Amino acid sequence: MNEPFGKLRHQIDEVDSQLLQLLNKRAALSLEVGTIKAKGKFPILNPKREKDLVLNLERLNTGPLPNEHLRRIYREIMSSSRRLQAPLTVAYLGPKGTFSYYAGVEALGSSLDYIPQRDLESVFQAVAFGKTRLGIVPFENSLNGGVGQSMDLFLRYDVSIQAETYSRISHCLHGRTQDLESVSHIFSHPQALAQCTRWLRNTVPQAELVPTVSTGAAVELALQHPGGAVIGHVTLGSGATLRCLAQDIQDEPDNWTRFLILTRQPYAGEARDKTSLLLTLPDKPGALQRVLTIFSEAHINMTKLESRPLRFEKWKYAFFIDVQADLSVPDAQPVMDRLRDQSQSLRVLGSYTTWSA
Ligand SMILES: O=C(O)C(=O)C[C@]1(C(=O)O)C=C[C@@H](O)C=C1
Repeated sequence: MNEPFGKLRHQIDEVDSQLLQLLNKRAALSLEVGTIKAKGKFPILNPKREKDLVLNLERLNTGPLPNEHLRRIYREIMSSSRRLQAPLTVAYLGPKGTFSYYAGVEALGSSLDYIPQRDLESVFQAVAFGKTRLGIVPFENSLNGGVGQSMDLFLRYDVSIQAETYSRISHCLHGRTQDLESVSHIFSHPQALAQCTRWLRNTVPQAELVPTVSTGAAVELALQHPGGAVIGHVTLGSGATLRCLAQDIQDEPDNWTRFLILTRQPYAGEARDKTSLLLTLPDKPGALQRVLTIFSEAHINMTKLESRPLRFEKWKYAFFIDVQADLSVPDAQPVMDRLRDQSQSLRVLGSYTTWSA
């Protein structure tokens, strides 16, 4: 029976035992790095180093292993490596199975401790008050724009961005009913409702749309209503006796969310891909234009500009600006000085690494 495979399986066993030895050799080296990090109070997670390491392996890779598989394998190797160095906790908008949860696992691997929070504010609090080392929050969506709640929380909590990661979002409608016609109420986070507006209006026009603070709250409410349904990740209903009534219901198939990985303290190190700034400007003609001129004169590309109301002062705004430059390095000091001169207040939310999707 085994004859056609016998020799090949023997060779695979040989390779696996070599891989095992090498993985343990790597783990031992990582433990040594961990000891140095603990002494020097360096952060365990170094997204820049991880990104460079994987890009280098992709360049060396001659196949037949596809780079996509290589990336996934290394995500788990690195996740285990960090876990060996120290326990690493990540706060996310729960419950398990939300898009935030999967974005965390896609970026950071499965060897971390993911701690669900009941709302986005609790994620910011967990990081700001040191209850967890990391947090992951949605920041903007390719269909629906900025996540206002996350932006407002940056105004209130002192946290720093350590990395950004992009996750593809495919929404499913999970319900208690047998069919779509019997759905009477759809409970969902407002972001998910907004990303599925057209489908909801055309397919379940009879259903009342009820925004909730989180997908967890939506599931609880859906379970209390005979015609209740909830929008979420394909796996969401599995533990909650809800069945998937329709898949991929977002208005455009190519739906992506940008998530930010937060830490308490900024970490200045090697050059990063991007910087996020939060500024308020004097109420004078041309104030914003002067800031934009600083970037254009320094040949710095701006990838986002969005304003949010300053809640404690009406008709005043905070500007969120993302640029493709590391403004934490000494070379960027002149740009930072000019920005400070032109702003009423200026906060660097982080200079950080982009993890590819
Ligand atoms: O180089 C480091 O700083 C390490 O801790 C090692 C290592 C790795 O396993 O390669 C682990 C965690 C860091 O996020 C980056 C890389």
